[in-house]
Amino acid sequence: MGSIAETQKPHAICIPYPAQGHINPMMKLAKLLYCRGFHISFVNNHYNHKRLLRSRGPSSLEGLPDFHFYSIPDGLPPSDAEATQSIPALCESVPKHSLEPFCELITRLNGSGVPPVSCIISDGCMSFTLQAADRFGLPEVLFWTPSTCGVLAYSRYRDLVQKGYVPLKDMSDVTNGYFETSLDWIPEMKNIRLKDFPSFIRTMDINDVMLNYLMTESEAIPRGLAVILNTFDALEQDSVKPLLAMNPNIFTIGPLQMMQQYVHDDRLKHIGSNLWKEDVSCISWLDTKKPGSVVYVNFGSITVMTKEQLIEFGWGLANSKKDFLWITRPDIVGGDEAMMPPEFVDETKGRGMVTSWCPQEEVIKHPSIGVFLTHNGWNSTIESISNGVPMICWPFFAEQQTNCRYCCVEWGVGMEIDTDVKREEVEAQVREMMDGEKGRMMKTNAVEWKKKAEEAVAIGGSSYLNFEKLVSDVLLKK
Ligand SMILES: O=c1ccn([C@@H]2O[C@H](COP(=O)(O)OP(=O)(O)O[C@H]3O[C@H](CO)[C@@H](O)[C@H](O)[C@H]3O)[C@@H](O)[C@H]2O)c(=O)[nH]1
Repeated sequence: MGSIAETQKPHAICIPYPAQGHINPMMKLAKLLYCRGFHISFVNNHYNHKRLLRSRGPSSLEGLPDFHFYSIPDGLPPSDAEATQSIPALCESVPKHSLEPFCELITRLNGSGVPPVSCIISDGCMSFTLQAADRFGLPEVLFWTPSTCGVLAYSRYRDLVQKGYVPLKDMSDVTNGYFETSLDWIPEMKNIRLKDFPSFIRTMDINDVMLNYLMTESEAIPRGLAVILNTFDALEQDSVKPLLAMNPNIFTIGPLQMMQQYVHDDRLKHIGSNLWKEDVSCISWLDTKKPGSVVYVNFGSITVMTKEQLIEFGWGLANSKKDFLWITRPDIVGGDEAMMPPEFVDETKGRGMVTSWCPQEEVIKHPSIGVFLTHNGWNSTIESISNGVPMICWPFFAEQQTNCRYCCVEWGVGMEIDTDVKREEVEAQVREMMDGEKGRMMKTNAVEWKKKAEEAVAIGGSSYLNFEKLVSDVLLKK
């Protein structure tokens, strides 16, 4: 039983969508709330809970007296695999199978001597949790972890269907020029083309799971008491504005990794969220490299590619003659071995390091990094922008296409590589980014954005103030 002071603490139950790119930012938010006096219950699915124990060690989820981990089922068959679960399978299963266990957990917590749950912080893509909020009479805040431009694009999915753009008549529409169509009826997304919309419009099936999932989830935005976004106003104000019509309580509190400067409790340091074991030796390898000399290549936790694409990337890097750190997740070529031939290993000896997972935030802020070859997941994108690192963009799925568009056209920090990647293009873009005039411009822009991000998170900055407001006006409001 806790002391009176402890049982009177506010208690936030944080539930991320069960994938790496969602767990990481939710963890950062949970740590910030903890430092503002909240008791935290962090809820993973069983699968990721077990993966965290394996990647970070058996004591890694012991938490702290006021920071506890729990896990609930997701309805998928149990598995000990070391791979991201199927996203469509999760989207079908989680809303059906996680609601009751989530409610049971809240009931259990409320009777366990810790402070009663006082608010739900749920991933925006898990709107089924709003039913739990209704049942318990709790305030719920939705945290959308993708970019704001991406969320805005999702919120226009219904219009795309109603206007007949989606579903596609033929899959060749993706490549036959049709996807270049500009949509002039979305003034807040200047010159946006069909190809820049999140990938789930690439379907001929009106019942497509992902299309419908994101359409429905984005339509739940008005139902949250408030919406949190991991971005900063200077970067995405134009995308925030139209969303305010859906929910007037939007709080831009990013970049969350920069907001971690306000996480003062050292005991939180051992609480991490990486599902794969990090190879930390890459940091000492980077220490041996000159400033701005290394190409960092990482496609996040979900991207898969063909063996041919992997080989094109590999030879493009080799032929650029630049140093590179290349992270190839074990499952990146969908079960096939992510191995480059021995000639590649010989050719890049001493200047290329290939490993399966790294502490990305440490890598990206390392002075040796010159450019990031990325899939444009939002965490990677905002981590890159926050560190003044320009990007070579190879979007894979979800809102990565939208992020790529904004990086290349709106923010001036990226160059895109064709989906059908060729080694010559990789080589040319790496050289341009590292040595060319365009690369220098992008670097300058990225450094400007970094400064603006620093301003946003500084005391009195927009993200700092929004976080304070979120806590006082929403989460602690009686
Ligand atoms: O070797 C690695 C690779 C990644 N990371 C971290 O893992 C996260 C990856 O997130 P992200 O870059 O957003 O990629 P995904 O895992 O693909 O993210 C999913 O979730 C994001 C946020 O919702 C969306 O923007 C993406 O489109 C979606 O694919 C980041 O925090 C990285 O720092 C590491 O620490 N080490």
